[in-house]
Amino acid sequence: MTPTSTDLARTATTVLFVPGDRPERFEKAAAAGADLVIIDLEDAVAHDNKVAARGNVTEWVATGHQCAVRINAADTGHFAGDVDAIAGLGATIMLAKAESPDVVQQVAEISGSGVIALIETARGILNAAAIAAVPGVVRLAVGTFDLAAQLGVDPTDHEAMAASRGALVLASAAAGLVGPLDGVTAAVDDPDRISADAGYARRMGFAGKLCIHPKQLAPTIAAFAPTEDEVAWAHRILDAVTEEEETTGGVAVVDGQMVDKPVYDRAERILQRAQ
Ligand SMILES: CC(C)(COP(=O)(O)OP(=O)(O)OC[C@H]1O[C@@H](n2cnc3c(N)ncnc32)[C@H](O)[C@@H]1OP(=O)(O)O)[C@@H](O)C(=O)NCCC(=O)NCCSC(=O)C[C@H](O)C(=O)O
Ligand SMILES: [Mg+2]
Repeated sequence: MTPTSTDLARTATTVLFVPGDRPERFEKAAAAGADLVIIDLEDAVAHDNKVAARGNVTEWVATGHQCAVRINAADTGHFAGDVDAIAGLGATIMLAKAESPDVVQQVAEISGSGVIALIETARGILNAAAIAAVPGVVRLAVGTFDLAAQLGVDPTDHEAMAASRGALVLASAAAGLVGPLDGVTAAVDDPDRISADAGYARRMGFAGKLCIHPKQLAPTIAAFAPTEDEVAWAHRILDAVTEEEETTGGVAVVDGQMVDKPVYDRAERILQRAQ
């Protein structure tokens, strides 16, 4: 069965944005190899093009394409029109500047295809656990540019953004969601920068990244894939723990290190990701 945009949003590692007023780029975005494409109606679309962009999305989804759509924030004049145009189309909604669990719940109820909560304000970070727990929220994502602007820090400064990133990782895990999506890297032509950013996000507990250019996909995929050493370690753990030990619990020693249930679970997750 073809996965829906909701299925893709739950598990995507690579998510590629394309502006809603560039319909000639939608096909390129769909063919670029991202797990999920998000058509943007928010900051990448000029004010005068907002209504036309909604029409482009409607047409694209009506021709059977799976995608998500980023809609404008709840406190903007575009929000109600975006919700009316997109809800019920079968596209997952990404809500920009998600910060109120009540608003997220309203959007989730109307959407019918799940919501990605894009958290990019201080209030959103503080409410992240409640937002992640809203039924219909399928994923959290961080908008590092808006958040850094509000906090008065550099969005590329990992240290300055660490507490906010950590809050989203914890909120996602507590709600049983897959790890959140990290924010965009502005450099379109710098694979080393993308690798470094995506590798950092992965180590922080993120399970994917928002991308803005097809060139960013390959280094992102590589950075999120488990390394050969990790895969080999995971196989050694699974091989060493017998079926009986797996069901009855208990402890083994591999490579001189204690292995118990959480270690086994981590090894299993690494092998799942490797697939
Ligand atoms: C960033 C861009 C404006 C760069 O565009 P451009 O200079 O035209 O790129 P290239 O000349 O390198 O394009 C080469 C070819 O690749 C295609 N292309 C480029 N980008 C895309 C794309 N996103 N999807 C599909 N195809 C794409 C071009 O068509 C060229 O093809 P060809 O002609 O056949 O050679 C541009 O990449 C872009 O607009 N990116 C998306 C920007 C966007 O949507 N931003 C919103 C998200 S940002 C965000 O979330 C921040 C967050 O809110 C926060 O606060 O942190
Ligand atoms: Mg933003």
